[in-house]
Amino acid sequence: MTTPSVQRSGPASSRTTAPAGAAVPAPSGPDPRLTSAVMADYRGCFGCGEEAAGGLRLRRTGVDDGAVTAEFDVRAELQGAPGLAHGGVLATAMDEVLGTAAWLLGKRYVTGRLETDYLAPVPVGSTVHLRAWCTGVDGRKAYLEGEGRVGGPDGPVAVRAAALFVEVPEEHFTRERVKHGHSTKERAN
Ligand SMILES: CCCCCCCC(=O)SCCNC(=O)CCNC(=O)[C@H](O)C(C)(C)COP(=O)(O)OP(=O)(O)OC[C@H]1O[C@@H](n2cnc3c(N)ncnc32)[C@H](O)[C@@H]1OP(=O)(O)O
Repeated sequence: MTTPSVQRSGPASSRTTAPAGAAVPAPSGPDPRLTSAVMADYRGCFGCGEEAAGGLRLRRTGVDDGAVTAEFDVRAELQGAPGLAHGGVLATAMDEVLGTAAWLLGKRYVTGRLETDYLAPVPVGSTVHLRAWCTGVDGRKAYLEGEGRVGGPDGPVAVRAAALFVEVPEEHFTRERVKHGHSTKERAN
């Protein structure tokens, strides 16, 4: 295990701050999505799916200095206030890149809590450069922080986030479908 050197201060509250002494694994574990039949229809993900009409189409670009990197383009349909990216879109992008960083720890996680700070407006037409890193794992709980920059990977920080992700078994993604009568087949029609 290595400690990512990227440790910038974020909006973390006590609920998204790892307890002292928590292990800080690097994002190098196997990607469980690649081995899971349940994830076969993941292309429909609103955050990163190629098949999600109107989605963010976030592109994962790698791992750099302990942080997962990604980017997405603020297309016109992602506008909120006139000329600017919708705040919910930016929160979604942070959720996606933080979630990716969590999953690359080698386990399946869902977002339990997401906190976001908006520091600068993000114009429609810009590309948002995202980074996310783990600040600690405590049992089933993984703590993540991240940021989104505009004007290039080293541009000003426009959005910051901190989150708590909770590890879940694979059944987490099937039992809710069963409970609510939802199936992949129905969704395809
Ligand atoms: C590559 C993939 C990228 C994916 C990116 C996108 C990620 C997502 O958007 S996931 C979808 C959104 N999230 C969800 O749908 C999750 C819905 N919530 C749930 O399913 C459940 O509430 C769940 C799994 C988070 C926790 O439930 P459960 O498994 O019963 O665990 P539970 O015992 O309540 O909590 C576990 C621990 O987490 C803590 N915890 C859970 N939620 C929170 C919260 N909101 N705030 C603080 N702590 C929390 C609990 O206090 C507990 O701590 P401790 O072990 O110290 O007592």
